[in-house]
Formats: sequence, C-alpha cells, structure tokens
Amino acid sequence: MSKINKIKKIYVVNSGKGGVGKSTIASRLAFLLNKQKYKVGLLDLDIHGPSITNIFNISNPPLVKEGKMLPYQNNGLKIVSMGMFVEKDKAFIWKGVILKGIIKQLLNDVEWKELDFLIIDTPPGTGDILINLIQEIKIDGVIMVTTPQAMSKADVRRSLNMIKQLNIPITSLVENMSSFTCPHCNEKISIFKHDDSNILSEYSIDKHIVLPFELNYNDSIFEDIEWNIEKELTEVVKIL
Ligand SMILES: Nc1ncnc2c1ncn2[C@@H]1O[C@H](COP(=O)(O)OP(=O)(O)OP(=O)(O)O)[C@@H](O)[C@H]1O
Repeated sequence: MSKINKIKKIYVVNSGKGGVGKSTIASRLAFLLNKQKYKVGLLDLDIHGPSITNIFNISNPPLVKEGKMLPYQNNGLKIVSMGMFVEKDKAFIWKGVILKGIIKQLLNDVEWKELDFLIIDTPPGTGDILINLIQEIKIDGVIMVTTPQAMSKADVRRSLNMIKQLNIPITSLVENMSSFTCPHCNEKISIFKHDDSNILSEYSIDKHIVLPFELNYNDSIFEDIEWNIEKELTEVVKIL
C-alpha cells in the first residue's frame, strides 16, 4: 500500500447508511481545517450521491494542465468530486473496473501538491469504493458518522467490522443530529431513542463527537450560519 507523495495524513469519512450527514461532516471538516491554515484537499468519491459539488457550488469539470487534473479551489481548499464528471442530476453507472482506474487517477493524477490533510468522502457502507481505496493507499484513520438510533448503529457495526478486519484505524465516531434545542424554550430534546450499547469501547475508538441537529441548516458552505462545533469537529483528526 502506498502513501501518496507529499500528503501527510489521509482520513476517510464513512457511514453505515446514507443521509446521516457524512458529506456534510467531510466538507465542514475540510473547510474548518483549511480555515485553521492547514493545507487541505477534499476528495468526494461518493458515486451514488456526490453532494460536495452542491455544497461548494461547483459546476465545471476540473481543468487539465500538462496531464494533471487541477482541483477546484475554495480559499485554498482543493476539491475534486465525482460529481464534477457527471451532468447535474443525472445518474451514471460506474462499472467496477472503471472505478478502480478512476480512484487511482484521482489520487495520483490530481495536482494536490503538498497537503497536510486529504479528507475523502466515501459512499455509505462497505462497497467497492472503500475496498479499492483501502487497497490503493495508506489511510491514517476512518471517521465514522452515524445518527443515534439503533438501526443506524447496526449498519455502522457492519462497516466498523470490515474496516477493523482490514486493519485501518477507526479514529472517531461522529454522532450527528443527536438532539436539537427548542428555539422557544431552549430545552434540549433528543431526536431519536438512543442505542445504549457501547460501540466506542467495543471498537477502541478514542474520539466521540456528538453534534446537534441544526434547525434551518443550509447545505451551502458559503452561508454564514452558526455551527458551534468548529473546535470539536476538527478534533476528529490528529492535528499535526
Ligand atoms: N447536524 C445537522 N443538522 C441539520 N441538518 C443536517 C445536519 N447534518 C446533515 N444535515 C442535512 O442532512 C442531509 C443529509 O446530509 P448529507 O448529504 O451530508 O448526508 P450523507 O450521509 O452524506 O448522505 P448520502 O450518503 O446520501 O450522500 C443534508 O440535507 C444535510 O444538510
């Protein structure tokens, strides 16, 4: 397994199932690390729902210069998404062999230059993308995103078991949409019935970050909304 030249740390963001906030967490994390002056790349390999193009409002395919793909840049944050290669709102069937080649290209033929962190958003679950990726490069840690209810955590266990079998460190568990605070009475309300089993000790996960459900959350990273989790969220990676 190779380490990509000039990239210090590679973190994968995964979830047991879709819709739990994986792409949101991956983009916010990359955005915040970049804001803290780290050199950061964000690679969206979620072939089924590449939402990072929407979050960053990207509509063009990457430019190619001297055989290298140039990432889209947002204040220095370098972004490449599978969504840049398909027409907006169109489904595309990626065949296994093609996918393997594409992953290799996106890792090696993109002009990432020097990076402190590459954050990779993957499709939910334990599919081909994650397996190909793990075979291709050395991953420093997986950030697993879940919501608190039991079903979601059952799916997370399947993913965690596979990642553990492949000897990849699971560095943190992000429990998203855990509770919300009533804007009228300020009471903190749990949204789902919590699953009390202890995933953290079972899988020796050090970091557990619990994030609230944000009312009127807007997907666009450019929206100036309050997301009071900056410090907490960046703790999911080991700061260099
Ligand atoms: N903490 C939060 N509070 C409110 N809304 C949230 C929060 N986290 C995510 N969302 C919203 O939930 C929806 C799903 O989020 P997101 O696309 O990040 O999930 P995902 O796990 O990546 O899904 P998929 O696997 O289908 O791509 C989005 O509309 C996002 O804005």
